Amino acid sequence: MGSLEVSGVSVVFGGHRALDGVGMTAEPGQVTGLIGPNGAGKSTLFDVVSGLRRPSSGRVVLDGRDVTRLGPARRARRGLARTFQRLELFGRLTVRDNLLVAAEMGPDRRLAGHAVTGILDRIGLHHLADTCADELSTGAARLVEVGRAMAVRPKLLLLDEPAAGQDGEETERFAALLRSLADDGTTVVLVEHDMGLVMSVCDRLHVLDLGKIIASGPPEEVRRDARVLAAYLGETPVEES
Ligand SMILES: Nc1ncnc2c1ncn2[C@@H]1O[C@H](COP(=O)(O)OP(=O)(O)OP(=O)(O)O)[C@@H](O)[C@H]1O
Repeated sequence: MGSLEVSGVSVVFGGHRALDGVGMTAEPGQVTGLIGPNGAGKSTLFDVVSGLRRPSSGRVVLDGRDVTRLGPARRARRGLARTFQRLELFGRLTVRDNLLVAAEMGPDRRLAGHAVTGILDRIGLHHLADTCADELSTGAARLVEVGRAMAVRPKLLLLDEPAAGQDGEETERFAALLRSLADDGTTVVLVEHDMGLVMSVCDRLHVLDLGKIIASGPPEEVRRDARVLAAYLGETPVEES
C-alpha cells in the first residue's frame, strides 16, 4: 500500500498563494500525473507531500494515516521517496556506489549489493555501473536518480521532472520502467512537462494552474478539458509530442 490523499492544502509565500486549497489522490498500482504550466505549484506540492514544507492549511494522508505534522525523515520511513528537479547525485561516486549508498538505507542492508544489481537491470544502466555520476549524460543521470529512489523500495514515489534531458530512446525505456514500478504495486506520482510521456504512461492526471487543481481524471478526458486547454495557451500544448 502507499495511497496518498491530499486535501485543502494551501501554501503562502509572502503575499503569494502558491497553493490554494489543493486536493488530490494517488493510488497504489497507478502512475498519477501532476501537470500544469510553469509556476503552477507542482514542486511546492511535492515539498508539502514529502514534508519539506509545512502547509498553512490542509492535510496529507499516507496509507490512511495523517502525516501532516511528520518531518521528511519519518515520512521516508513510512515508504515515501522522491527525486528533485535539480540532480542530486554524488558526482565523484560511480553509478553503482550512488545506488549502493541509497540501498544501504533501505529495508535490508545485507541485501544492498544484490538490490543494486536488480536496479541496474531495471534502469538498463549495467554498462555505466562503473562510470562516475559527473560523467553521465543528463538523461542517464536522471535514471540513476530514479534508481536511487527505487533502492529504498518506496511505497510512494514522487518524481519531479525525471525525463528532462532524456533522449527519445531513454524516455521510452523510462516509460516502461514507470509502468513496471506501478505494476509492482508502487504508487507513482509524476510531475513532467513531456506530454508524450505523461499521456502514454499515466492512469490519471491532476492539473494544477496558479495553485489550484483545475481538472482531474483520465488523460483522454483531461486533455480535452476547456480549462486545461486555456491554462496551457502559450505553454507546451497538451498533446503527445
Ligand atoms: N521558496 C519560495 N519563495 C517564494 N516563492 C516561491 C518559492 N518557491 C516557489 N515559489 C513560487 O510559488 C509558485 C509555485 O512554484 P513551483 O516551483 O511550485 O511551481 P512548479 O509548478 O513546480 O513550476 P515549474 O514547472 O516551473 O517547475 C511560483 O510562483 C514560484 O515563484
